[in-house]
Amino acid sequence: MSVGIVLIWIYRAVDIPKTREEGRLGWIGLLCAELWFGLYWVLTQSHRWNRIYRYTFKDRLSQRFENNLPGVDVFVCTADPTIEPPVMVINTVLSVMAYDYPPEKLSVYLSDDAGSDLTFFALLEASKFSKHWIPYCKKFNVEPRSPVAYLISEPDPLDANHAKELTLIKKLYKDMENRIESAAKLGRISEEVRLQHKGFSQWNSFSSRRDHDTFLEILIDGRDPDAKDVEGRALPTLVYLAREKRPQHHHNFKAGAMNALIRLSSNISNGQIILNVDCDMSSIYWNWLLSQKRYSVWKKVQVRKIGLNGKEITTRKTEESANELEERLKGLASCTYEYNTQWGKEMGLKYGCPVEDVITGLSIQCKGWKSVYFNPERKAFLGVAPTSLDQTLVQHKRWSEGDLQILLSKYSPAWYGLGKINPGHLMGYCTYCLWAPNSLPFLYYSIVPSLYLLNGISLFPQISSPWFLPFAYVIIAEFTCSLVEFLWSGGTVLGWWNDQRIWLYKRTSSYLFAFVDTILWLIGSSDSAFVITTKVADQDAYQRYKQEMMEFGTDSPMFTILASLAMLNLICFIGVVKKVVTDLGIAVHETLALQILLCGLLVAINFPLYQALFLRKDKGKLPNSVTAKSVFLGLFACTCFTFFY
Ligand SMILES: O=c1ccn([C@@H]2O[C@H](COP(=O)(O)OP(=O)(O)O[C@H]3O[C@H](CO)[C@@H](O)[C@H](O)[C@H]3O)[C@@H](O)[C@H]2O)c(=O)[nH]1
Ligand SMILES: [Mn+2]
Repeated sequence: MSVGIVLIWIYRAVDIPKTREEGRLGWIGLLCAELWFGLYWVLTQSHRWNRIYRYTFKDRLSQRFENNLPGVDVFVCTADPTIEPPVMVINTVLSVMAYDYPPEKLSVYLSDDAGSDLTFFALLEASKFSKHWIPYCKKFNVEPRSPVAYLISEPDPLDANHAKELTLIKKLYKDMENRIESAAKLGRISEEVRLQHKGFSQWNSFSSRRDHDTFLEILIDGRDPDAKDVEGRALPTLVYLAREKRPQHHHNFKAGAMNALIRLSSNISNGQIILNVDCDMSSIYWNWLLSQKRYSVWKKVQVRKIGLNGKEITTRKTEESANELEERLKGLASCTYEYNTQWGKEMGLKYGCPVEDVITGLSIQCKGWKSVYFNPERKAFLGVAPTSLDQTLVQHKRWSEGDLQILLSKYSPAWYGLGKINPGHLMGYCTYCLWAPNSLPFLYYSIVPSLYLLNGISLFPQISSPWFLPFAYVIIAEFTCSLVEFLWSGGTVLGWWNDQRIWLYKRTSSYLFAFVDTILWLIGSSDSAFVITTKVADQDAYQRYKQEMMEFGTDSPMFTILASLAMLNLICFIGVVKKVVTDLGIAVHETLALQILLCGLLVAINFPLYQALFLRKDKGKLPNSVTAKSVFLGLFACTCFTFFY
């Protein structure tokens, strides 16, 4: 492969058209793009080096540690009850509460960045339901432990007794779900419900989700001798927190929420290990501390260790009640607590970057912590991935933007990481950090060669030339390699082909916007935000998703770009096909073969876009405004190019 790449470079460098010769500019651009692709390819090779597979030996671990298990604090984050429905959130909470782990060593914290009484109500309901759910899980060794995932799987009862309990659990779950959903429909918590729990009175001072006091409620206090499940066994501690928010104070998104939780939990349960899950990551299988999404577990352990100075942990006195404790701790989650401290810088999770997990992870790896990749056959966690293109593109914009910011920041793998983490690791980081700039050569490659087709100018070697070979080799090798890897990890050919689509769409829209926004951020005229991904889709859209139809539906700038590029390639392709068929015949496809292939491939990849632009009638199609804009822009670009070149 590397030989092929170098040969392409040589061909490009040696054969540059002379000044005033046709296609000189286009050629030089391609040289730059191919240099970039080649170097980027070298970086990506780091993902394939030194592969290590890890296995756990649960029996040995439990023999060694059974009586000496560390305390575990699980942090669940949520931020918006409309796009992260409370029922989903409490399913995540219940799934971690039901871990097969000594309850007195397990505590679950829910951070609610929306400060929503609806989410609080749902958690209150969950705390009651857990008294049935946890013993049920343990008795019948239930898996998955998220109630909704378990009930949807329509489990077969083992015997008559199980059947009875299953019916009861189902009923209790449905009733709880109904109560939460009717409250959500009503849009507020009824007076009757408010009177059920003193915690609701905290909302009397609530003005908006960006302006409220700290709401803190220990719903289940592990120390309380009365906190027992229906079989009389202890329950894990369960805490609700909505940190204080004021419009004039930046809340630092999820990183801010996590840091408040780190401080609070240190004073409540102070578990040695912190596990962080998003509100949509139902835990389906708990493999004794070693199951993790990304590197959550070890990452947060480290945070606790380097995060707190002794002053911030005070031990709870035996006689201190949950109420007194709550009042004492509220200050730790106030807006001003972190002023003039190292929180968000050298303490806890880092602020100012939309991928707080990556920047924090990298910086502590540089301090000598080792990460472990563990990917068991049975997944430890499953999260909700976006089901519409729009949402996918937004999520990837946040990630690629955050990663590029890291590359340009003080914590850049390129200089901060140099010599601190091993070179393969560093290169791996760089592949992600370069996602956003990667968009430029891709855009170039998907625009310029196609436009040159219109004028019949060749930018690639002819089929009969020996230089054709390295191109053919690199193209075939790259595609085969990615297909084989895709199939090997359990995918299908169609899946791979669709993956290539999304791969291109992300590069030409998300990454481009991320790149532009990062430049704006650099010159100080934009602030990067954390746009939360929607975890619900409407019924129609979900049906289309199931039928494997791509979901557009809105008029977004990213769609306009994608549609215009698709139009441009379609026009160029039609133009050149006309040429091949009519006047020039054989000569054209001899000299322009690779270019036609590239353009044809782009047209094939863009097929769902043409359908969405012209053929579809459902709500998931591209709106007419996008159709108009893209047809205009496509035609405009092609006409300008043919006339002025
Ligand atoms: O102001 C905020 C914004 C988000 N969140 C929570 O952060 C989590 C992740 O948000 P989501 O919109 O689901 O983003 P994803 O892209 O799916 O999340 C991935 O990427 C994020 C960084 O961009 C990481 O924080 C996540 O752990 C990782 O799963 C969710 O539980 C949110 O509720 C907050 O608590 N406060
Ligand atoms: Mn998510």
